[in-house]
Amino acid sequence: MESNATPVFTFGIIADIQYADLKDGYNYHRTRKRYYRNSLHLLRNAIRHWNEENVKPSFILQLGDIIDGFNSKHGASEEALKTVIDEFRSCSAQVHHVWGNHEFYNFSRSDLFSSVLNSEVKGDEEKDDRMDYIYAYHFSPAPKFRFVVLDAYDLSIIGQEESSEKYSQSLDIIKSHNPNEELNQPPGIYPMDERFVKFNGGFSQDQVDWLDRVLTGADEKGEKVTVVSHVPVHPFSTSSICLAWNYDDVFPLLQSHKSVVCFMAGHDHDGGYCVDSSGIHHLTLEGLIETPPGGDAFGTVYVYEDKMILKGKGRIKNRELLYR
Ligand SMILES: Nc1ncnc2c1ncn2[C@@H]1O[C@H](COP(=O)(O)OP(=O)(O)O)[C@@H](O)[C@H]1O
Repeated sequence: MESNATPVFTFGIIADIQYADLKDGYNYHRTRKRYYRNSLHLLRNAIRHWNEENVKPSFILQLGDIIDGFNSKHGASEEALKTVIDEFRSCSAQVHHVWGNHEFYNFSRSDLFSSVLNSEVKGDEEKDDRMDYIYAYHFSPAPKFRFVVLDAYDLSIIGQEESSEKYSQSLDIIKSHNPNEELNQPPGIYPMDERFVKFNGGFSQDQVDWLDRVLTGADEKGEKVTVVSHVPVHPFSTSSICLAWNYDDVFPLLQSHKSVVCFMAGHDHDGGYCVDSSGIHHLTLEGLIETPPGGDAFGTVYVYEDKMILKGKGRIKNRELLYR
């Protein structure tokens, strides 16, 4: 798998930092420990590593859940975000921030749009009113390569104002699959319905149509595209409880565009990986927050004309991602 050739460019990946100035805790089922303070130290290690690389990463993908929802309960959201962003400021590469469920536990959608977590790159495409208030954008770090950042809480009951049409639409979707009073408790009948919980979300038709148009443009230009979202969209790349509500609107669309080579997500702290039937790699990155002190959970991706090579640290495995 080693390649001595110079990559076209490289980039860093890291997921679910979930920093909080709190003592260690657990996930809901108390099966995994969460190291809220230590995640900042692990982030620092990752940034030091990226800054010392011979080939400096062109950018970092922060795959969402940058701070934990508990910050909100302690009135510490702004402070915690500042702490993590200050850490990122020592990184020589630009950071692209993806929005996850914990972003919405701490901030409203409009707060996020006017915050440092809005890393949207304005392209030269025509303005599309249907994409207002959807945090989705694309960028090209080098000729023939494109990255598309998706908003997985565009349809959700945590990422939309209660007074909005999308909130009502999202409530209808979740309630039609989940009969529980507590909507974070998954429905128990069909395993594939477990995804209809409040901490997941999905993609509106407007966003799916926009993605289709962006990928059509990429197909025409002969680009290689990596699509990024907090929430995974392939059932074999995650446990079903962490899948996007309408994953089945997205992954067939990705398969229908020859430009798409990879989909990257966070959310499922155990991570996951599969190559789908069309040859697209679906990588779900292990979460930093559940990585014990002394461990690591980040990676650097070396991008070549015919493949990407992921060099993982700690819990992140090395992988060769050949283009289809
Ligand atoms: N089975 C469940 N029943 C009820 N609430 C749950 C269940 N699983 C998770 N939750 C709640 O959903 C929210 C998100 O869950 P969590 O596992 O903390 O998500 P994340 O992995 O994104 O941190 C938390 O408030 C948690 O208490």
